[in-house]
Amino acid sequence: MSALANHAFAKMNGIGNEIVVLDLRDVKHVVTPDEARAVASRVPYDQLMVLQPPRLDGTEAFIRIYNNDGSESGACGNGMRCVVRRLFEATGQAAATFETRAGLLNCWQGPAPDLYTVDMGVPKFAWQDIPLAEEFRDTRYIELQIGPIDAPILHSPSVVNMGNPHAVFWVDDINAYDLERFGPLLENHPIFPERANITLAHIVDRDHITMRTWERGAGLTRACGSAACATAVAAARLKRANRIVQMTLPGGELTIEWRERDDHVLMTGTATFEFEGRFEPQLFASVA
Ligand SMILES: N[C@@H](CCC[C@H](N)C(=O)O)C(=O)O
Repeated sequence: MSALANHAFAKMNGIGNEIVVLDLRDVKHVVTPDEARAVASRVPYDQLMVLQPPRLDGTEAFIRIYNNDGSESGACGNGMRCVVRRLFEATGQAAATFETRAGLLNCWQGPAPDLYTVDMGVPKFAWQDIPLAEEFRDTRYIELQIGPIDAPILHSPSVVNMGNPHAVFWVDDINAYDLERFGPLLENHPIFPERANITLAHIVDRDHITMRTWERGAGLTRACGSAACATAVAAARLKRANRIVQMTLPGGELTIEWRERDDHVLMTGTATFEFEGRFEPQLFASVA
């Protein structure tokens, strides 16, 4: 029987990014892609955040992040705020460090009681780190377009690795494009050997950006925290926005700071608890 049978979970969201939090610190079990997909069929989610026993002193847990197609990601900003809220409410802590595949993440409560900040680390810009399939010396804009060659529909995205790969297309109206149609084409474009999260972003002014994201492995979402970080950083690199910027996503607001002193990206926003449940054993009857 699967170790997940009868196990408790929490359904949460990070400004509309659908998150399931599963605390497996008491169980030695690594969730398989089949199990992750089975969970998604029971509790639809964008990301499943699994807490595993800590591997390093001073950390609360090693976090594995699954997309709803069963693939794993190195980062999920909105999911981290959900994990943090759950931990802080259970323990009374106001700060914690977690390990993810992308490295250590420091998180804390504030600046208001309902806000949580995640230090998402330092963004990477080298083409090999995104990763891209071919060399681009300047990743502030890369040569990539869809649509007719002489009248492209979307073109010249900025690319950033924020613990996961992101491409940001700059547009005047984020709602004027069929992201459900173009998202999968761009996510799976051969230029992205590990696929990519695809964002449409509009710079309103130097302090404010609106955006919409098609998530790698999860599809259209109401919010993607790492995409908000990637977009804010890409806009600042282009000298089109300040290093502290307000991001408006379909599901809500995030504040992103690309900290001057060490280039770490700080993401601040809310996290919402929805309900708790337990997985029925039969959910995993036919999974590996
Ligand atoms: N929603 C997340 C990012 C999700 C991961 C992504 N789909 C990937 O595979 O990289 C966020 O809030 O950062």
